Amino acid sequence: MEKNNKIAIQIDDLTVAYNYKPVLWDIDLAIPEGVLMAIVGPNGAGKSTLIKAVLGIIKPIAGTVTVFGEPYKKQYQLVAYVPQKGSVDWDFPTTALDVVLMGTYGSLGWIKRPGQKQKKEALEALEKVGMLEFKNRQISQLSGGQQQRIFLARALVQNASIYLMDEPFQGVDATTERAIVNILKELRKSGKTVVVVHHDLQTVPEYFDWVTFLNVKKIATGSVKDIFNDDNLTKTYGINYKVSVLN
Ligand SMILES: Nc1ncnc2c1ncn2[C@@H]1O[C@H](COP(=O)(O)OP(=O)(O)OP(=O)(O)O)[C@@H](O)[C@H]1O
Repeated sequence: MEKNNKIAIQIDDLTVAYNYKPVLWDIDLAIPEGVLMAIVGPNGAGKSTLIKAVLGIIKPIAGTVTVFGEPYKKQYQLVAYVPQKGSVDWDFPTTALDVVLMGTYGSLGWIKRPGQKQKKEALEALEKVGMLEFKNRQISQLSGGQQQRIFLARALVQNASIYLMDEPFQGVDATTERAIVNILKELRKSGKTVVVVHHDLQTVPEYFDWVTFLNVKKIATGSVKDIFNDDNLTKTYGINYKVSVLN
């Protein structure tokens, strides 16, 4: 639940287009600090694009994004990102441990290399996501779901304030899903803001306390309790949806 009135991410008048075709249209969105928020919407709704626009990976044609009141560029150390599974092509040899250690780079000074402290943190994060036994495995030789867990461990060692995750549950088994949910809830408990692109409408009320409905435009944003209803589902997905039949 919202713990204070601080806004972690503020998006104003954001419009993003690919090849002149708008995929996000005039989005205004304030994400309060401390929420565990799902972004839901149909395929192609612009969910990943919204996250990439916050991270500055995609340049909008209009609008602004601020992170705790400052441009992302000034605040990037506060933001950890877990990309969509399969979106990173590992064609160079790197172990799972190396990938997690990369998460500690932001906290190190110029040219400093990770030391014992960072290594300990990385091993702890690997243990948390159940991947310790794979620490010396080449990342390219892990399954998609295992790579996903490694990315999560890398985000954990970043010790960020805001976590942006693009479909972390995509294609993972039930045990991994449970492990990830527990980590998300732990992050929220420690006051972090967590934003997750999510497809499984059925689990929204159980996993999240905040939700944004998106379909090129922002349809609604707020607490799951208040706005996760038939009306917003129908507006977002364009067909007659009922919360009662999700289960
Ligand atoms: N690099 C790109 N070049 C051109 N069009 C793109 C590009 N990336 C995404 N798009 C288009 O932008 C729209 C939004 O894509 P985006 O990946 O943000 O949607 P999404 O809501 O995350 O979808 P999904 O649920 O299928 O992952 C889609 O119509 C997609 O085809």
